[in-house]
Amino acid sequence: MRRKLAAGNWKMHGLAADLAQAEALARDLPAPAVDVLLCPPATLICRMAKALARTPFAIGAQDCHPAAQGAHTGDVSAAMLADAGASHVILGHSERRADHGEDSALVAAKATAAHGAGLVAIICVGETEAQRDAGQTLAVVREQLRDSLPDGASAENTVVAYEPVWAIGTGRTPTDAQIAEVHDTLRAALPDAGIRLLYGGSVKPSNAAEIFAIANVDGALVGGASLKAADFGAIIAALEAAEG
Ligand SMILES: O=C[C@H](O)COP(=O)(O)O
Repeated sequence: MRRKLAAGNWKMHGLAADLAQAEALARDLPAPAVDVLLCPPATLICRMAKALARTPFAIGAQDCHPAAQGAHTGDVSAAMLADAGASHVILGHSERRADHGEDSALVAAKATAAHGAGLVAIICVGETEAQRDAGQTLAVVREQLRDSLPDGASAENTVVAYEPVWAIGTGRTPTDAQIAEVHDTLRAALPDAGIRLLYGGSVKPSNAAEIFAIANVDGALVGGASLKAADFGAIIAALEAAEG
C-alpha cells in the first residue's frame, strides 16, 4: 500500500517571517498519519530544515541543475539542496517548463542528478487547456511521463504529480472522472507500482476530500493553499481521513 503524501509547493513566496506558518503546522500536527512535505523557495530551505528538524515534516526544493557542480551562475545542484536539508525536489513543474523552456529530457537529467544526490524527485506532468480541448490529454501526459522519468525510477526515489496546467492557480479543477482517467493512465505506465501519484491544481480544503476519494490519487501537490497553515492543515486532515 502506498503511504499518502501531502506536498506543499510555496513557489516564489515566502520570507523568513513566513516560517512561522510551517512551525504552526508542525505544532498542530505533531504526528500526521500521512507524509507531509514542504517545498519553500531555495532561500528558506536551510532555515526551514532547521526549524522543522525535530518534526516528521520533510523539506523539498523546487528545482535543481542536472550537473553536480560547475560554471552555472544562479543554479543550484541536487547535492547542494541535500546539503541544505532537502530530501525531495520538484522537477518539471509546468511553470518551469513554460518560464524556462524546460523539456522532458532535461527533467529526466535533473531527476538522475537528484537521485544521485539521494533526493526523491517529484516529477510533474500535465496538459494545457488547448491540449485537453483537442483531446490530447492522455497522449501528452503519457509522453511527458515516458520522457521525464529517468532510468532507475522507483517507489523509493520518485513521486509523480499530475497537474493540469489550466487548473493551477485558477480555482478550476478537472471533474473526478477526468482526474481518474489520467491517474489510471499514469498508474498503468509507471515502472514501479509503489510510485506515488499526486494530483495538483487548485486543491483546497473545500475540494480535498472529494479529490482524495478518487482511485489512484495518493495525495496532492498543493500550491496556494499550502501557504496558510490552517488551509494546508485542513488538506492534510482530509488526506488522513482518506487513508482511513
Ligand atoms: O505545485 C503546485 C501546483 O502548481 C498547484 O498550485 P495551486 O494549488 O496554487 O493551484
